[in-house]
Amino acid sequence: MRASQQDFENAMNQVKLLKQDPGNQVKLKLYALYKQATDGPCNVPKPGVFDLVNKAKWEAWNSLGNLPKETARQNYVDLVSSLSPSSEASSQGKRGADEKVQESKDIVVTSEDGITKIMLNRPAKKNALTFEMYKEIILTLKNASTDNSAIAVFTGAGDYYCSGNDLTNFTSAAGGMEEAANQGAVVLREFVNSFIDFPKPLVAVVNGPAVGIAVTLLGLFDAVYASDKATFHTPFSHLGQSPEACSSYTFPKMMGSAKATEMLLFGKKLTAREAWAQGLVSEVFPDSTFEKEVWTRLRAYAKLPPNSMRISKELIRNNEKEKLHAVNAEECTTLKARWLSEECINAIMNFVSRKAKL
Ligand SMILES: CCCC/C=C/CC(=O)SCCNC(=O)CCNC(=O)[C@H](O)C(C)(C)COP(=O)(O)OP(=O)(O)OC[C@H]1O[C@@H](n2cnc3c(N)ncnc32)[C@H](O)[C@@H]1OP(=O)(O)O
Repeated sequence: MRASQQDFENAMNQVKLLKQDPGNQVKLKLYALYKQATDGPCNVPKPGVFDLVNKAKWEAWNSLGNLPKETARQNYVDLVSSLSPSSEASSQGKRGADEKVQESKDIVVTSEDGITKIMLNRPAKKNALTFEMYKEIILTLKNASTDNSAIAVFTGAGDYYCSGNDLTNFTSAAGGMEEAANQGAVVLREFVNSFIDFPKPLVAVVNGPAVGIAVTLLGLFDAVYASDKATFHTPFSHLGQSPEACSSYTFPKMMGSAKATEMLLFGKKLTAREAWAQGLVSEVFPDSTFEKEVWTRLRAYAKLPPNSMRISKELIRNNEKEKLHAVNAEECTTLKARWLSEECINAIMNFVSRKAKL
């Protein structure tokens, strides 16, 4: 839900009442978001090199680039609420550098060495994504876009990276399939938007097999590192479904339509090396050294100048953003109808009753 003007004004008043100084970095962030929310993108000349305070403020504001006013307003409200005493006591906790943050039992978020690490933590269910997990990830990405970290990294606990959408999302909804399909389309659209709009480098550390939306989303990541044990599988037709997470656009663009068709229509499962050959994976590592090599590298990347990385990502992503949002909207509308189709309902019932396994 977007923050209203009233929420924004309440947040401004809350800042004045803060008992603890939030520190210079947070104050700069608040200033930048306030300016962006009220005046839009930075439009004043850069102060001189000796005007240190105003130069720091200008740089913070300027680093927000073309962030829309409404998003800046929302981020301001979120940031203030993360500083208020009530939310300090909440499960989300306060964000900052080198802090550990326990998000929930199924999504573990830590912030360390300039990296926000988002670990899917439902290993007994192969990290399948519940409705609650989608919502938590949306919030986590929103927070990570304004915290002190330089990059954000997704990975999975246990032997799987993620087995995709939890198929029981559709069978356990109180209002039945129709209600689940409506809810699913809204959540999915917002979920994918939060990846399209994420402003910092986003990296996937694919520790094991990935299925469905866990694979398609990779087309929206900036780098994908995979263990040689990982596989990549999108069994949409087997499930009577259709592609999501902008993969109907990113996959043909990345690997050509013939290879994209094998994955998205025929459900061909790729090994990590095949996925690398198709451009879906940046690099494959032997499983025995995967974690050590990848995290060493990521810690080094997280030390690079963060503003430079954001600006470079913005240049790359801005060419595509409008298109990606349009594709996402269309895919969600299509999927909503698919979820109510006989083909899909039969496939999900088969999975749930274990008559067939993919
Ligand atoms: C609202 C937004 C919607 C966005 C839409 C996205 C589309 C997709 O993501 S489509 C892809 C959906 N995923 C699947 O079709 C995978 C289904 N799972 C399997 O095929 C298999 O479980 C597996 C190949 C992933 C693993 O097989 P394995 O034999 O090694 O282990 P299992 O005994 O099957 O699994 C252990 C445990 O985990 C449960 N589980 C695994 N994946 C899912 C899932 N996607 N949804 C729900 N539950 C899942 C599985 O049922 C087992 O549970 P029990 O131990 O309780 O039986």
